[in-house]
Amino acid sequence: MKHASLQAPTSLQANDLSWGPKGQPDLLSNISFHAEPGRILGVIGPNGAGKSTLLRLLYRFHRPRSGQVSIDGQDLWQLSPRTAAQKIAAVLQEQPTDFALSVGEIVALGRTPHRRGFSQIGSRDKIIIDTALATLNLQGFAKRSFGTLSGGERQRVMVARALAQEPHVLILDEPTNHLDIRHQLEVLLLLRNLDMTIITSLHDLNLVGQYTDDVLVLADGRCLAFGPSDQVLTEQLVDRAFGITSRIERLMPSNQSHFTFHLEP
Ligand SMILES: Nc1ncnc2c1ncn2[C@@H]1O[C@H](COP(=O)(O)OP(=O)(O)OP(=O)(O)O)[C@@H](O)[C@H]1O
Repeated sequence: MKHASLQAPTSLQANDLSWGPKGQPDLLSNISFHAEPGRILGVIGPNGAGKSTLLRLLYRFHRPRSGQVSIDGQDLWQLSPRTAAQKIAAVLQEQPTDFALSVGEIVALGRTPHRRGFSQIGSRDKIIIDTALATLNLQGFAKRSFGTLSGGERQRVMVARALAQEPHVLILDEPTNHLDIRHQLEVLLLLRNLDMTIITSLHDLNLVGQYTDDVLVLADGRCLAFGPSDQVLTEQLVDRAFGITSRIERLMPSNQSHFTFHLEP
């Protein structure tokens, strides 16, 4: 069952995006794709392919050098920063450095775009924060200072903060980093059950096959493929993107397809 969301699922469209640091050549060129309401889009590709850079364009950290990101047909850069923050939340690889804040205070930061000026946290905010903590099994951590948590616990706090933001679109950069296999599966299952548009970079191609609906494959700052994961994730495509030899095997009794990977001698 999907977790209920007050937000209408939203589509995100990227049209012919290019970006590079000021005065330098493009690091990303001519990237186009769409993320559909309620679906999970996986962004994959080798180290340095441009995954994090692309995500930075989607949560309005970088402004495209050319092309456009639009949300339900509206250019992301035509929205006020506050409106954009009400629509899009991001869970990043870099975590806050304010280690003295408590877990509850960090999750409460997710409410910032919805609050007026310096208004206090209201009763609805409190319910949303508590629900986000409970969803990530963090109730017992609310008073702990962030700096005392393990890497995996911190990662879950950052997902809880993003959920407290009640975004329409959730962007995650390697959300399973630092997580043991149980917590990886829990976070991916949670994403699967959220009624939001989700765009996430992931390295584990078997998890990509299992948990995403669509996939965008990047290599060297360009789009190699985009489409439904079960059609795009072929041996040929994976071999080309990562410079390896892969094999798809069918697991029994689950009948799931599973990649194995090899380096040619
Ligand atoms: N602001 C910047 N200035 C210069 N180079 C940059 C900048 N941002 C990213 N790069 C370079 O762009 C390339 C793509 O980086 P990016 O972090 O997007 O890759 P990635 O696919 O997320 O890699 P990984 O899987 O290793 O996390 C890298 O070579 C990186 O060094």
